[in-house]
Amino acid sequence: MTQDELKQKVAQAALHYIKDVSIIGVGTGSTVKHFIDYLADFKGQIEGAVSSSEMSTAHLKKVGIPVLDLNSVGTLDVYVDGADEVTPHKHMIKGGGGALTREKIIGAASKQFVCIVDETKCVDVLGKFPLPVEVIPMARSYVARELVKLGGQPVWRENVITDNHNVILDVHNLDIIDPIKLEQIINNITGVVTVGIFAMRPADVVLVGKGDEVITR
Ligand SMILES: O=C[C@H](O)[C@H](O)[C@H](O)COP(=O)(O)O
Repeated sequence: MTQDELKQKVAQAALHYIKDVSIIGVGTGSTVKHFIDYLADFKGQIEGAVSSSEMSTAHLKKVGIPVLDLNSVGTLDVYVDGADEVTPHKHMIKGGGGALTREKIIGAASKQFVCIVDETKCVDVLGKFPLPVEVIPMARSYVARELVKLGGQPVWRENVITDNHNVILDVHNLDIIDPIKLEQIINNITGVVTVGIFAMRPADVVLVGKGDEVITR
């Protein structure tokens, strides 16, 4: 199977977790894109979805799924999203597509976080994938200097503005031995909106597309 076929397969497996759920949290990315395509079959049967990005919102609307405001729906039963890296502890790096802030908000507001990945995303230690950090534009240089003090090499993702009108620094060369601690430390730098470590609120279920099967962790 190609990597994209694996993504499609895990996206389909995630449908198991939305049985009897009326409002679904929907992430962002090429894996979730397949999930949204499958969600189209539930049109009319579900109330709608809460979306983590303008990109997913556009896709959801295109397939006929109403997009709802998180402020009016309260706690979500389930949130389905991809990841750039995931560990056996279900800690993740996310934000390769720049949607990390809204993703973290929806993850925090959901009872169950279902992470869907192909096997290339599974790692023992986070940090090979450059860590995305969403930053208020005027704080970019200051935050970059603070990230260097932590041992990282931040690279400004030029020409990218997030859905929240901020910028992204991708931090290379970080060995993320204690993800919870580093998540807290980077979150505490003034000017940081969100760091792409998802460890304080890890996934609850990880579906991994491997070979021609889906493994549940
Ligand atoms: O900002 C993007 C998200 O965190 C994605 O969930 C992540 O980058 C994985 O995307 P993909 O499924 O395209 O690999």
